[in-house]
Amino acid sequence: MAQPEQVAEIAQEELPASKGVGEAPLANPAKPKMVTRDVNVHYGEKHALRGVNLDINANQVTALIGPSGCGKSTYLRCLNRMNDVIDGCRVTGELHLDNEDIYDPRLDVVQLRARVGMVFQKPNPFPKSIFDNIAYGPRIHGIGRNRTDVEEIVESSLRKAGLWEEVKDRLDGPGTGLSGGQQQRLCIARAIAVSPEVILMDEPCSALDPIATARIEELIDDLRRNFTIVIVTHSMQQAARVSQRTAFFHLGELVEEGDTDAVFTVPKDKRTQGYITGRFG
Ligand SMILES: Nc1ncnc2c1ncn2[C@@H]1O[C@H](COP(=O)(O)OP(=O)(O)OP(=O)(O)O)[C@@H](O)[C@H]1O
Repeated sequence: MAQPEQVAEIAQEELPASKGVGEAPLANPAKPKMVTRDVNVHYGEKHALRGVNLDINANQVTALIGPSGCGKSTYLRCLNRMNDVIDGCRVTGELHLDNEDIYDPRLDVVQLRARVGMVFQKPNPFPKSIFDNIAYGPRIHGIGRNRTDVEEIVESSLRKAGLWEEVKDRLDGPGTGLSGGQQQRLCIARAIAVSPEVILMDEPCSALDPIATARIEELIDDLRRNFTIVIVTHSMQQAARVSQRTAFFHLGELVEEGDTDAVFTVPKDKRTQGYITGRFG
């Protein structure tokens, strides 16, 4: 939870102007990549998410914010059916990825999770070499016909994750031998290696120091050229820095969503205002 003085900083800090103006123009930034309607989640008797309607725009970063236990991670996990693996968890509603119903029983969940990848709070490299951490996904998905193809995927994924220069001479070394920030970039490279369309990030910087956090935030901004990103964060500064859209959850409801600068400067709902000004959380 951000402290009130940090919130004051946000209010004073000029929010980033429209991002993504670089050499490569973005694809239509407001096109929804995922559309979710009337999403309800129960864990047994517990009604954890209530009637959530939210669009996730293509090539944008959407930040999910709100006090602990409000349902951010639960919503995030709906987007690639990670809740399926939780006993007693029931998801209802409509969740579409490019007009395709991701809860269609005929859908291949393994393929869905390749299209909608995930990066967790704590970096979790496999106990394998750096090379094999990245090559694992392409191999099990049958991407890359031979060793050269796989080597190319490994290099390009590490480059996109901003890690290539740091590890190119130690690809056979263990992934777990990297620093925390490097491990998280390795996990991002691992997610990228199977060419996902959407990347879900659940508090990806919470285990990192400020320098490693800044690198991941820069990386997130770069990645949105090629991917659609949804990030859960407890840091309102981080939401303000990295996202174009922000969704505020409270007690299982989506209270408000909109352009990040609007949500932080002129929130429509008193609960959002209370949260971003540090009155509760
Ligand atoms: N596996 C589970 N079984 C039972 N209840 C759960 C489970 N996971 C989450 N919940 C409950 O669902 C609600 C939403 O939890 P969730 O983890 O989605 O919130 P959150 O906003 O991500 O919280 P935090 O910011 O603390 O991570 C909470 O009341 C939580 O206790």
